Amino acid sequence: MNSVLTLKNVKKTINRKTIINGLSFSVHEGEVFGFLGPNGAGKTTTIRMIVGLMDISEGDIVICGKSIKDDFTGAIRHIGAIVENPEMYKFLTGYQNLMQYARMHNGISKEKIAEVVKLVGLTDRIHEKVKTYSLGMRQRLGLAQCLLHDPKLLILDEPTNGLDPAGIREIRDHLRMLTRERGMSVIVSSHLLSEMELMCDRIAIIQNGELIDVQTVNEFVERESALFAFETGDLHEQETTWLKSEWDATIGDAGFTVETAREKIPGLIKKLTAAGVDIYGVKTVARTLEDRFLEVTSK
Ligand SMILES: Nc1ncnc2c1ncn2[C@@H]1O[C@H](COP(=O)(O)OP(=O)(O)OP(=O)(O)O)[C@@H](O)[C@H]1O
Repeated sequence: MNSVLTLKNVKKTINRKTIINGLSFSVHEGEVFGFLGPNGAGKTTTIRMIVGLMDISEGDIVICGKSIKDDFTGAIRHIGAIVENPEMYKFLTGYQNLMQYARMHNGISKEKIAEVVKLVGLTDRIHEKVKTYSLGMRQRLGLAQCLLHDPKLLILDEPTNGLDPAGIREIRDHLRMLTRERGMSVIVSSHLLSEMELMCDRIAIIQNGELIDVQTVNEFVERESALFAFETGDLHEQETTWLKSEWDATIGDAGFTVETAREKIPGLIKKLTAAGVDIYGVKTVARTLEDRFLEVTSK
């Protein structure tokens, strides 16, 4: 699989404090790559280094085969990024904003502008002033702007920030389309885990400036064992103690939950029944990315 971006043992030290400590990972062609981590983990710092807004202290970042150390311009030209809120002139129309940007960057034709406007679905409103746009439309205009120079890699920090559910879905569909139909790669950072679960192919979790996991979303959520919720009648102290010590169960008001392999469930049911416990139901509890994220980062 072709990599569009590779971080090689990247370190960042500010005032002798290590902010990023030996980060290495690759982003493949045509994938949406999610960047997750608790507050202060180092996501923004990493993104700022990738887009060239901040120097790296050690290591290297390679974009489409070009090292940002050896060929900064050659590497950076493959990137389109919205890192902070996209800067737009509110009293100009969407189109005038794009023209303004095109004038500052050589080689962007009117045809190209029309193409990206269509791509982000703004054709009907592009000649209206940006101040009349909804937040979702402004985000899409920002997206159009960073698509003007045909980047291979899009980097979006909190792209759905402040959007309503319809706006979030709109951005998500656009990103998916760009990766599937155009082979573009996208890095997104967000705190909205349910959103990341729907949007991303792979996810990296960072904490304290270090990479703690990179996996596909499916790998993250699926594991060999699953969580089972038992609905039972009253549990006596003897069973409660046994469930906690032998099964690491969590006891609740209406029963208990246990994380184990599916094959072990019939044996557990037999033992509980033999001990006189009434079982009204057993169901598997779906694990979300949020469950996994909290599990991984709280270790
Ligand atoms: N210019 C700076 N000088 C000193 N410390 C900094 C600087 N920039 C970032 N940091 C520190 O680096 C750490 C990582 O910050 P960063 O903003 O990259 O985290 P983040 O994962 O993006 O967090 P959040 O989710 O809250 O946006 C934090 O502890 C932050 O205080």
